[in-house]
Amino acid sequence: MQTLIINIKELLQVRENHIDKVSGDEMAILPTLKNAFLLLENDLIKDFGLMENCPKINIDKTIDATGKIVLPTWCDSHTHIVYAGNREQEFVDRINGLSYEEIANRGGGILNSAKKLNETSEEEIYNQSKKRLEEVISQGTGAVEIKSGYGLTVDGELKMLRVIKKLAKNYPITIKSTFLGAHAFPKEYKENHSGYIDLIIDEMLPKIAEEKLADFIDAFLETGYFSVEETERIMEAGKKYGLISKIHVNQFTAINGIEACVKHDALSVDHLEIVTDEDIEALKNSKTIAVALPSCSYFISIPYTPARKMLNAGLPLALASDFNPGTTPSGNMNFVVATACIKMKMTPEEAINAATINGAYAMDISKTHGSITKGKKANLIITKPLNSFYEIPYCFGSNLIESVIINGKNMI
Ligand SMILES: N=CN[C@@H](CCC(=O)O)C(=O)O
Ligand SMILES: [Zn+2]
Repeated sequence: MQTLIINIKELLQVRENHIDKVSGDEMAILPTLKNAFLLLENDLIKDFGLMENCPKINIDKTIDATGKIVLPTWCDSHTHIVYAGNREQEFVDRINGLSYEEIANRGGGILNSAKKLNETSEEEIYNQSKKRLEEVISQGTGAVEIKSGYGLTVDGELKMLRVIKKLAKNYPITIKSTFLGAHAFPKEYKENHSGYIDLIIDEMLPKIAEEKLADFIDAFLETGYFSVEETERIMEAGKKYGLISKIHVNQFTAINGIEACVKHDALSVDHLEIVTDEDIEALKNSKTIAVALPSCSYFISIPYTPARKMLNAGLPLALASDFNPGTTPSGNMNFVVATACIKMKMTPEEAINAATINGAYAMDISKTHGSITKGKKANLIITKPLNSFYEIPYCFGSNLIESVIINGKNMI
C-alpha cells in the first residue's frame, strides 16, 4: 500500500541521515522542505522531496496537503497514563492553599492513587486507560512511554504492567513500558525503606522479567521519597535484568541525584525543575538526556526546567507530558510544546526537536521514530491550513491537527 502526500506547504524535521538526538545550539535548527511531497509505503516512509521531483507513479492513495504543515508525530517519553480514578479533590485542595507535599503527607498524592488502583480490576483500569491513550493519539502522539508506580504492591505493579502490555498489543502506536515500583513508600514501609526495596528487587523484578513486562526502570529520587543510595540500589538491580534507568529527579530539590543517574548510565533524567551548576556539569558529555515536563510545572505551580541554561551548556533536552492524575492530568503534547515556548523561552524549532527526535531518544527509539527519514515509521501529523509552523505553539489553545497517521494509516 502506497500513500502519496502532495503539495505540503512545509514538511518539518526532515533528516536525510540518521541522527539519534540534537543538543545545545543544534536544537535551534529544524530542517524543513517547502512545497514538498512525502511517499509512504505500508508502515514506513519511502521517499520525500520537493514537489518538482514528485514521482509520477500509480499510487493507491493521494492526500493533498495544500496550505498544511506535515511533521512527525510527538514522541512522549514520560507518562503515567495507566491509573484508576482521578484526584480532582486534591486539585481543589491546592487551590485552597495546600501544597503537593502537604497533600502527600496527609496520605493523598501517589498513595491515594495506589489505594484506588489496588481496589480496581485489571479490566476496569484497562478501560479507563485506553480512553486516555486514544485521546493522546488524536492529539498527535505516535509513541509513548507508560510507567507503573501506582500499585506499590507485587500484584498492583504487575497489574499495571499487564495493562500497559495489553495497550501495546491492541493499539498501533509504539508503547514503551517502565517499571516504577519505587514511586513512593507504602504506609506500612514508611519506617522500613530497605524492606520495600527488598520487595521490589526480590519479588517484583524477577516476575516482571519473567513475563517481559518492562523496558525500563524508574524511581522517584527526591527528598522524602527515594534517596540517592536507595535509587542506586534500584538502578543496579534493574540493570541485572537488562532494564535501563529513566529517573524522576530534581522535581523539588537538588540532592546530587543527577550525578548518580549519569554514573549508572541512565537513559534519561526527568523533571529537573530545580537544577544546579553541578547537575549541568554531570550531564555534559554523557549519554543521559534531560526530559522537561512543563505541563507539570504549569499545573502544580512549580518552577519550569531552566531550558535556556541547559541548551547554552550544550545539553540535549526532550519534552514530555507527564500525563498522570496528580501533577499533570493532560497528555496534550501540543500544549507541552506551546508551554515550553511561552514559559521556558524555547524557540518553536527547539521545542519541536525536543518533542520529536529527542523524545524518541529518551525512549531509545530514535532509529525508527522522531524524524522524516527514509525507512522510519510513517507516523505523521497533518495540520489544518496554517500561515506557518510557528502557529503550532502560538495558538496554544486551538486544535490545529487535521489528521494523524500511524504506521501509514489514518487514525483521525
Ligand atoms: N513526581 C512523581 N511522579 C509524578 C506524580 C505522581 C502523582 O502525584 O501521582 C510526576 O512525575 O509528577
Ligand atoms: Zn512522572
